[in-house]
Amino acid sequence: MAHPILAARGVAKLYGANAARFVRDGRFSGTSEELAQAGVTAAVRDVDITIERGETFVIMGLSGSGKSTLVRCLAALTPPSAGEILFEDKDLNRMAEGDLIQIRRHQMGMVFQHFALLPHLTVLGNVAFPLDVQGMKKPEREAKALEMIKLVGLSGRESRFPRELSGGQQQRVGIARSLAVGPDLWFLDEPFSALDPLIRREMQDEVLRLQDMLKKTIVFITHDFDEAVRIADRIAIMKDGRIEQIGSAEELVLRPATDYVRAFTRDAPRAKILTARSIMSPPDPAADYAGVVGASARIAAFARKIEEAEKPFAVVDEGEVVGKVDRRAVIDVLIGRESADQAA
Ligand SMILES: Nc1ncnc2c1ncn2[C@@H]1O[C@H](COP(=O)(O)OP(=O)(O)OP(=O)(O)O)[C@@H](O)[C@H]1O
Repeated sequence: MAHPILAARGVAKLYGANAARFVRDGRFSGTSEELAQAGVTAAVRDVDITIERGETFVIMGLSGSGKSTLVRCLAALTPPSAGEILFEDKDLNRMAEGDLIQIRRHQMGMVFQHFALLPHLTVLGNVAFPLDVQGMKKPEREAKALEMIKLVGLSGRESRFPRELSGGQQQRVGIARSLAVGPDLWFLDEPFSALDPLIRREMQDEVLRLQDMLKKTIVFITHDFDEAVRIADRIAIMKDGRIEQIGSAEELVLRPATDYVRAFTRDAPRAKILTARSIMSPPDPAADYAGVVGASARIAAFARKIEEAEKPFAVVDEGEVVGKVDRRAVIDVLIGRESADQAA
């Protein structure tokens, strides 16, 4: 069986004057208000997740729900109060400090919203910086840094200083810097929230492109469901330090595990999330179809041609007709009308 690259088992992180006593007694239950009255903030609790190699795992939740704290625990920047973080099956908090530093320097990369480029270093200097920390020789680290600068589309700007770059370009430098060490695991904590929508979309494309090329495992925090839908394989939704549900965007929208997830995904862009398979009805052997769509095609990709056709389309999976979709089913999704199945 494949080994996950990263797993959290029963992870909790408590803050406050009485946190140590609550951790000792294993008291992680209670509402946030009850805990606050007892002088405890449960930033993260009862978290069990398994992140597979090569996947893009997105963490979502409202402000204060614990996303950053969880990612800091996963990246071994903050020790959890309880539970284990397993990196390639090894508990990060039980290993020798030197081993942990090696993993953080060589196998993990991080990009934060405030990515803190070093103002007195050029683009080249900033990107080469973590390699310098690793002890790499100058010609070697500059060659590597130039390669990363090219990768993020900043060739020609190597000798500029951060203040001479736009916000989007600075963010690209942050990305190049975090990729320079060739991390297996790449953590991005709301990396694009300070950027305007157009640049943000460009940067999302950039992450998708890099992911496709470099096959990193990505843990990505965002507030934005559209962003999550674009990049995620799976999404975890957090509330009050706990994970409410983990699933693909489609699973969360179609089968929300809690009222909270239902409310959280209510305004999600359904046409970009749901596939033909999720809205099809049984095939009709006698039907005269106007065309075919793939079972895993997103509705947004084929809505127009179905809307314009008089007859239904056949839904095909591996060459077989597995259902049909008609104009009505597509319009239901586009206008947010629940079908009988989904309302049930
Ligand atoms: N060092 C700390 N000391 C005390 N409380 C903390 C600390 N770090 C985080 N918290 C608390 O833990 C909770 C979760 O915070 P966290 O920053 O993880 O949330 P978040 O979901 O990332 O929020 P945001 O989206 O606003 O960044 C909050 O109530 C926060 O005030």
